[in-house]
Amino acid sequence: MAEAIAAAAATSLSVKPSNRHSQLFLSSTSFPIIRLNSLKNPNFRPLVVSSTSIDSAATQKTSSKTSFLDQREGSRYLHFVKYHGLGNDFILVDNRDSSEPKITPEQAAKLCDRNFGIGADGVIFALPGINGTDYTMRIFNSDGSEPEMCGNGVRCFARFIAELENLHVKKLSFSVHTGAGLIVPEIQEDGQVKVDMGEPVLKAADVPTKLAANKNDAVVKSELVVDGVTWNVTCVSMGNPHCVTFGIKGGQDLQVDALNLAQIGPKFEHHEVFPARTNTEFVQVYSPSHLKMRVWERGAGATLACGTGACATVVAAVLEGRAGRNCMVDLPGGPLEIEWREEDNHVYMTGPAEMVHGKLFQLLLCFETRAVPDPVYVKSLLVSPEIDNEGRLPRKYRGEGQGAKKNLSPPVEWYNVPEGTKSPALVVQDLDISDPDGPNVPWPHWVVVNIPPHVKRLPEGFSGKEEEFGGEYALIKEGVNGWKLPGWRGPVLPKHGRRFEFKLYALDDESHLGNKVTKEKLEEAVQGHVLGEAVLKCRF
Ligand SMILES: N[C@@H](CCC[C@H](N)C(=O)O)C(=O)O
Repeated sequence: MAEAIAAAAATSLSVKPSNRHSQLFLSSTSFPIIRLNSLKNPNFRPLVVSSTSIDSAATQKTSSKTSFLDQREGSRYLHFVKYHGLGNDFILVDNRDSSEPKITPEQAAKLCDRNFGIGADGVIFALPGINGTDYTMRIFNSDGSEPEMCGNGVRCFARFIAELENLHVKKLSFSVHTGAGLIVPEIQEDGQVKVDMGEPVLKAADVPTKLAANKNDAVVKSELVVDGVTWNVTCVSMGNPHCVTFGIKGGQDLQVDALNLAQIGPKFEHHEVFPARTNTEFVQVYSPSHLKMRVWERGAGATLACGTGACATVVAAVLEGRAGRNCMVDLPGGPLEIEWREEDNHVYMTGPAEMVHGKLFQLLLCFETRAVPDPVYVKSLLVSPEIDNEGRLPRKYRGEGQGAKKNLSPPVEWYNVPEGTKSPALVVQDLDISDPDGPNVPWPHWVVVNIPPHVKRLPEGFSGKEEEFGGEYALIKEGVNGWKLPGWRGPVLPKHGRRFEFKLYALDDESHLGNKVTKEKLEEAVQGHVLGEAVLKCRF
């Protein structure tokens, strides 16, 4: 990622926002349910960013390459990565080839479960744009309900799109259609994302709240009785509903750390005056430009941050005369910068969005999930802490050149091998070897068999050292490579860019291949015994 950013073109892409909140295209109670195998055209279609919305040669050049996630034609699998904005975490789904979310709200809720699923505050789908926008974002909360908008989510969405489309430029903005209308995130040079969140909606009926308007059409510092206690609340919609409180009537300023959020939060969320339920922000004022907020989110409970909530907080603070239009809002997961700009009445939010735990962890989270018939099925995964999927094979594992080490086998690890696997086997080969005198047959660099089922990794430099590693490792057998020599042999570099593939076979039986194990013998013997496969690809 760092290299890609360093190599980024100094181009700034931007799209002009038009009016937002023009229409809601979702109702919070209707969930389209679609089964993945019912899609008419499941083939992956790389999105070509239209020149009317993003007209940059740099974009055209880079957007065709989609190596970020494995895009397999006709795939029944769901490709996703986890991101977070200040700890408000989301499963981001590449849904660019279909205008309906690839999983149901029920499946999303299962994936979000922190004990029985991946764990997240919501699932976000990157869909094709509509109404002339570049993309559409939809989101399911962790309870499966569908909100109109998500502030932290749209920052994550922007970073996700930049990775998917390989758009590594210094500044990048695009238009996103959401249930709250048009939203425009802009990735800044420092990686933070600034979002034009549009205009706040204050009219009581549109928030929506049944509380009576007391300031023009708005509900500002109104009394709301929750569980016998009278709170002062201001109601704001940022596309989704928010109830902001700075404390109880006649009480002292809130000390938000002292609140029992899990107890009080649901009582606001389900209060009868909020027909679409509500998000609730409990706010403490440090100064007119510095606020502290804790949030109870509709459909997700206590979260570490809420972008739309931070925006609503500043709007409410301004309306109640407690703060100015530029504020830092401290959330449990970190601060957000919020500006409610007088000139255009739009709210601007700036903050971070990160892939969860960096590169290696991201690979581990690139599970493929079968959408039918079971909601969550995690496919086997082969990774290396030293090799990025679709990245370059590091020099130390090559056969020659600066930095190359003498036949140092790379470390590999595997996860989620199917139940019943008796013996995984590994084959590593060059897929692009060209023999001028013969057909293009993959050239084996490493063949490893008889791996005991409890062994889940081969450490760096393992080749040739089975006895040294001892224990179960001593049972592993290495076959011969393309040079008819046992063990690993690193590739040499006749030219850049050749494809190198690590493939793990999960076998339902041990392979009995005699003394001299070859790739061909293995491939023949495993027929009918492969319970699953996992692939790690790179180039050298
Ligand atoms: N965390 C989000 C808001 C997500 C939606 C919310 N739970 C709702 O139902 O409205 C944010 O950062 O804005």
